Parts: sequence; C-alpha cells; structure tokens
Amino acid sequence: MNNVSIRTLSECKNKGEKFSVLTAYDATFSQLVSSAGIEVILVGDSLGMVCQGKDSTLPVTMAEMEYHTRCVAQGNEGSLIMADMPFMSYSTLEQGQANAALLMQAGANMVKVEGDDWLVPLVECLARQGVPVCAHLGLTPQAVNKLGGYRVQGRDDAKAHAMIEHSKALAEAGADCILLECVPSSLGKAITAAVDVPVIGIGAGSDTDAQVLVVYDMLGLNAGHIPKFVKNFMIDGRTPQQAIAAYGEEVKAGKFPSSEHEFS
Ligand SMILES: Nc1nc(=O)c2c([nH]1)NC[C@@H]1CN(c3ccc(C(=O)N[C@@H](CCC(=O)O)C(=O)O)cc3)CN21
Ligand SMILES: CC(C)C(=O)C(=O)O
Ligand SMILES: [Mg+2]
Repeated sequence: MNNVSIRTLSECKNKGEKFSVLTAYDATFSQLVSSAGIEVILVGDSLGMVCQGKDSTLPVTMAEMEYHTRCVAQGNEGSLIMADMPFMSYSTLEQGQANAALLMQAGANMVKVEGDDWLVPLVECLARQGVPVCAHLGLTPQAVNKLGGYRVQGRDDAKAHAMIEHSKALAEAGADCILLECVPSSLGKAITAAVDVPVIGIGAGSDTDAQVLVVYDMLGLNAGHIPKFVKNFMIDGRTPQQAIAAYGEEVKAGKFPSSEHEFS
C-alpha cells in the first residue's frame, strides 16, 4: 500500500469512500494490520487495558505510549499511525506541545486527544506547527471517573447539539479528523454531515466516514466484557490476516457496522 496521509483520508470523505482503522500496539500487529490495507493504525491508550490489564486507560504514561509507538512504527507498511496522547499529558499548551513532539518523534503521523471545545487552543497550536490532530469526543475513556462508567454519550438534545458545535469548532481550529465513541447513530450521522474533515466512529453508527475497533476485540480475543459495537471477524475458519481483510472490506462496503452494533 502507498503511504497513507491526512490528504488520503480527506479524499476518501470527499469521494464518499469509507476507510478503516484498527489499533496495534506492537510491530507484529502493525505489520498484520498495515499489510491488510487498513488505512490507519491507532496506537491507543487502550493498551493500558488490553496489554497491561488495568481497568481504565488512566495509568498509561507518555514513556509507554512512546515505546509502543516506536514498536508500531517499526512494523508499519504504509498505514497512517495515529497515537493517543495519554491521560493528563496535554493539560497545558506547553505540556501538550512537548508531549505531541515526543509521539511524532517516536514515529506517529498524527496525535489524538480527548475532549471538547476546551481543546481548541491546543489544536490550533499543533496545527500551526505541522502536527495533525484527531479530536476524540463522545465517550472519552480518560474521563471515565467523571462520566461514571463507559456509557453512551449525547443522548439528550442539549448534549447532542453541544457535541455538534464542539466538533465544528475543533475542525475550524485545524483538527484533521474527529473520532466519535459511543453516541447514537443519528448524532454520528449529524456530525459527519456538519464537518468537512473525516469522522471515525466506534459505536457511532454506520454513517461516519470510517470505523475503528480494538484489534483484539475483532479477532475474538477479548475474554472479558464485550461492548455492543464489537464484531468478531474470526469466523468461517479465517486466519487473522483474512479476518482483518474482511473487516476492511465490510467497512468499505458499508456492511459493518449493522444495527446490532449501534446505539439509538
Ligand atoms: N478491549 C477494549 N475495547 C475497547 O473498545 C476499548 C477498550 N478496550 N479500552 C478503552 C475503551 C473503553 N471502551 C468501552 C468499554 C466499554 C463500553 C461499554 O460496555 N458500553 C456499553 C454501553 C452502555 C450504554 O450506555 O448503553 C455497551 O453495552 O456497549 C464501551 C466502550 C472502548 N475502549
Ligand atoms: C477505542 C479507541 C478509539 C481508542 O481511543 C483506544 O484504543 O485507545
Ligand atoms: Mg484511546
């Protein structure tokens, strides 16, 4: 696959072609995911839960994110690497700039930050300095203690309206994409229509421009609680390579997610 850039992603949106995203935390999975033609690899802070066995993403440190980003960069065969900025690593503009620099130097092509319109100054600052940014809204796992659990967000009209306005403000500030986690499908659709930048969804319905899943979840390796938005692609005797390719194809064809993976 040719090297995927943020231009590739916005061209996908403009042409109405869906793209796919999967997490990877090491070189082996990075090679597997990128060689299957998955456009974006997310080095997610979910690694705190799936690699470290913690019960939230909060314990993950910058040093750990840098290490896993280096591992993923080593195995990558042309996907765009997005790396999560961990909990409280972007509390101030200065801290956010310094830590984004460390992830970009470790091999990321884009950083992802969780929040709403409070992120606008950081997004502007990073955009000016050539750092692509994804803004993650809806269920933001770093705020799980404030949210009171991993719950669907934006169900009431006021919250839904605010999320649309925050998404527009972030895109105008220079965010290169938006990620929506666990929101009603109608809100996923409205935000995708309201912004010019690509919208990646997880539990946000089938109308977003792209989909993301934790790679272990879609390979059926999650032995714990399985969120509603997860689909196991390790069926029909597929190899992991074939399961990942099938995920990419189902996203492209608009077959995944279907109504059983959506929230209303
Ligand atoms: N393995 C794994 N997969 C993930 O998708 C994931 C992680 N870990 N760790 C970080 C966050 C946490 N995530 C989660 C975890 C649980 C739910 C969940 O159980 N949601 C309920 C919604 C309940 C409701 O409000 O209706 C569900 O039934 O899916 C959602 C997102 C997503 N991320
Ligand atoms: C679940 C996705 C969106 C994420 O942020 C992660 O894997 O950390
Ligand atoms: Mg994350």
